[in-house]
Amino acid sequence: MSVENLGETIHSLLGFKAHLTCAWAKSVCDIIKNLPSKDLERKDSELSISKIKDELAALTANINRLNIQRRQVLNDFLDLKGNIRVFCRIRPIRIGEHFRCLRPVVASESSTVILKFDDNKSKNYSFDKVFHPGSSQDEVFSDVEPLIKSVIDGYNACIFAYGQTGTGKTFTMEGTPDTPGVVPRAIEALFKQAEESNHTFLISFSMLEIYLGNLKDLLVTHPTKATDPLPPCLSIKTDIKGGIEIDNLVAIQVSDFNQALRLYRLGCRFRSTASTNSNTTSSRSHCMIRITITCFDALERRRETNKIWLVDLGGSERVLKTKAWGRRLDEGKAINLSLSVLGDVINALQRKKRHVPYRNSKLTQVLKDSLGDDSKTLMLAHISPKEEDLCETICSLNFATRAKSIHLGHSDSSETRNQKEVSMKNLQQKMKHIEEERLKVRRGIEKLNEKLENLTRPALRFEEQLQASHSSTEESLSNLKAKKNKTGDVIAAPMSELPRFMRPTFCSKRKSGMDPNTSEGKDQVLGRRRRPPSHRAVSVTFPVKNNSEYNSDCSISRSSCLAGLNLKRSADNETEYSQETLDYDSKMVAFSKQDTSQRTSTHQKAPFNYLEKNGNQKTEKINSTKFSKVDDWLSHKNESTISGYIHRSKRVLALPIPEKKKRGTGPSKEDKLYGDKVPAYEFTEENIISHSTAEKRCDVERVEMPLSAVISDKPQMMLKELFEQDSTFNSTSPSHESRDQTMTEMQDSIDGLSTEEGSPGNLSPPDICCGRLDQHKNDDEVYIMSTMPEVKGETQCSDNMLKNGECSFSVYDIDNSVINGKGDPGVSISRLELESLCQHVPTEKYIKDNEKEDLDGFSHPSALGTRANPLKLRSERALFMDNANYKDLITPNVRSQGRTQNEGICYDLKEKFQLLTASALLGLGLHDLGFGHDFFHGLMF
Ligand SMILES: Nc1ncnc2c1ncn2[C@@H]1O[C@H](COP(=O)(O)OP(=O)(O)OP(=O)(O)O)[C@@H](O)[C@H]1O
Repeated sequence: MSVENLGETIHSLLGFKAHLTCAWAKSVCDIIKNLPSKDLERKDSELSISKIKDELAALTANINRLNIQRRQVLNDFLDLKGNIRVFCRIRPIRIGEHFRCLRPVVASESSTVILKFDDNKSKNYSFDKVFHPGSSQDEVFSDVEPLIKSVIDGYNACIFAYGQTGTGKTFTMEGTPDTPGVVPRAIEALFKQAEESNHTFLISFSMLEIYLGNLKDLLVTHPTKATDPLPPCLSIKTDIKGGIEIDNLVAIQVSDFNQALRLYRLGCRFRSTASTNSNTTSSRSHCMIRITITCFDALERRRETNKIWLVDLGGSERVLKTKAWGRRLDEGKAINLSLSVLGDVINALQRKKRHVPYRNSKLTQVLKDSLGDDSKTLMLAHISPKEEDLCETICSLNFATRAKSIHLGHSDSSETRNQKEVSMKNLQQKMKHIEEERLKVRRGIEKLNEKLENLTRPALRFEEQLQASHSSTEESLSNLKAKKNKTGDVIAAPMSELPRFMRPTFCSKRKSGMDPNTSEGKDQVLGRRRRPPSHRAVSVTFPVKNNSEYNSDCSISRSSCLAGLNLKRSADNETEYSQETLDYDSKMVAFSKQDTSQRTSTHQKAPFNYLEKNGNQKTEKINSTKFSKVDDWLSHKNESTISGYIHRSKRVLALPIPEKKKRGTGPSKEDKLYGDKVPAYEFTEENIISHSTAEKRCDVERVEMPLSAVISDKPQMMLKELFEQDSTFNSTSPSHESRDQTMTEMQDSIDGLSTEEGSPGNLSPPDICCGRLDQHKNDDEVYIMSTMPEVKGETQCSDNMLKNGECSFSVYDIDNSVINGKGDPGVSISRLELESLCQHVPTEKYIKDNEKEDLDGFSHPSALGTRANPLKLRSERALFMDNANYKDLITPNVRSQGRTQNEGICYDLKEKFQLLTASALLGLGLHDLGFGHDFFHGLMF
């Protein structure tokens, strides 16, 4: 129907509607007649359209200019801050970790970690940001977000979580469904910012893990049976420009956040995790998520294609402390080794060395083009607040501090540093200004776009509406005519016969108290959440097995669950590839193909699908890039494997601290209260109790399994007994002959134990035997022996020998041939170190203090079930160095052995020896370990 026919229609309605008078109809007709002619109208609208288009072009140019400016300012800012930014997060104390036994050793301010060694002594470490144990995931991500902007600007980036096992790396990166971590938030922010940036992006998702030094694609199904085909091997390639590419790694194109999230969840299911003494759901690999971004039409971007790596590193662990053996030991060694190489790489970057040892591990090879150069790196160092983890904490803090000093120029004078701070503040101001301007321009563009849409579509819309109303009116009229009864009453037409816009909606029916599912409404209105019958939801419960069945590891491998393999097989192999299958329900939703296509079409309507929007060259270029479509991929996965949604939150054993700030709701109360400054977090009993109640509320059952109990602990027991026999050594002062005899006996016992039935054979847990063999007048001779079958060694030293630099140190390989002999410069225990060890002899003051603490019965390490605080020892000893005649102050008895087994030259040498043997065991050799030395020092305590 056209406008001209409106009068006629109104006349025809007159017979039915009394209130439509002739005069009214006439006036309407007059108005219509007086309307400007169509041509004029069109010309006018064309003019305004072109005007708006011009304005839009100007604004777009403006926003592009602002984008370039913002990128430059952000880049300058990050350059000043340092290309490697380091944040530190402190894990909250868990329920079950007794407050009294955990003296608060770590407290924090907004950018400082303070290690408290005792009431008077502490050490500060400063980072770009420190998150105290009460920090929420929101707070963490708000500081991570600027890096995502750099990714949109075309820079390669890498965010990695580093730290001791069980300190919350996975919690930070992955999070829980209620409190998502950095990975899901970063992906979401990436899509949001890409959408806002006015450019066309192509985003692809990949996920892999580095397990025992091998790359494993987490988006492909791995064989569970011998007959299953092997997935293609992943290999790392470097292109001519130095970019890293991984051959055969699946990259799936994602067009919105939800697709990426589903892939991420799928990948998480295949991660290798297992229960260890330190963490019941310990990641046994490095998990790496790669998001690649391609943008063909943004010249201001740094690169056409760039990427961001989101890495949840495996936890560094002290194999001696975790008492790992077999597969767990191998995993721990592989993780430690690659972390050590990462440290070396960071060290080399820091020192601006020509050669950066990227090639020494797969981890650093993969990250090569995202670490250093102009890439943006963010390290999230995680530490534990526990006193017993102090050494690992120091180790992690040292690692993080080294990383932080890259590009930061710690050698800068205070004047230069002040200048830098001023420049950073200026840049921040500038950035704020640019952001505000961008927002204004964006709003302007949105308004103009709306106007443009109204102008280009009005005629059409008007016509369409009239057409619709005309046909519906005609239809209604004819229906009404037909249904008019003899008395002239109008019978209500059935719903289905009314024009669509006149029919009640599902909501209006509900509001008016009608049953939305009755009569016609039933087939018209489908419940929004109702799934087509082709969907099926399966809920599977995997059995929880009794500890005893799982021996040391109590983890169920995916293969053992899914393929129904013998669950009683050796726990050694049971790295769990799907932790969610351990003892929780997994809800699985399988979508039919029909639904998949439906969902694909919905995604195509999503604003982020640029493939549809651009029908030009760009589309061809993008289409020619080969990526698997996410839905195809997931539907394939659903057919071939059991995929689904995972509730990792159920594995939260620590206390989730309630989010203080809801996302997107502006600054929290806490923010307002404290502004930029975060108050120092104290481990008060209240804090811990509130955590405990939070955990109870979460209804999370704490699963505590004494894993080590299942390891055949006989060898260790016996060694311990042997060890405790030092009292024999101490009291009886055996002669040289008897020493040899004892040695042989010890060796025999160890050899015998390692081949006993049920023991782990050759891979007995490493331990060091140490004893004072001879006591001369003023001189103790110390004997140390490793029980590691791969590396055996011995050392003899005495105060006099140390003084003269005569200490002998020998390490044997498995065939008893000497690897390093006396005076070999390759051995890490140098004369200098031995001398310093000599100075570490405890003072009388220290002994007295300890005795006093012993009497108090509380603060003595043995009373706490922990070993002596080494830093306290050290500092006391350092104090002592100032006193000249220390030999007069100490009794011969404490010199070698110390009061407890954790003191004295013997103990210090034992530590050194452990370092050496462990590094030899890890294949690092006995040569100068450089950064690795420090690294292992922390691990081996
Ligand atoms: N900030 C935190 N708030 C609440 N719970 C936490 C926090 N950090 C860690 N946890 C909890 O501590 C436990 C261990 O954390 P997680 O598994 O993330 O450690 P990890 O460093 O990844 O260990 P690994 O290196 O062995 O994999 C988990 O149960 C986790 O939920």
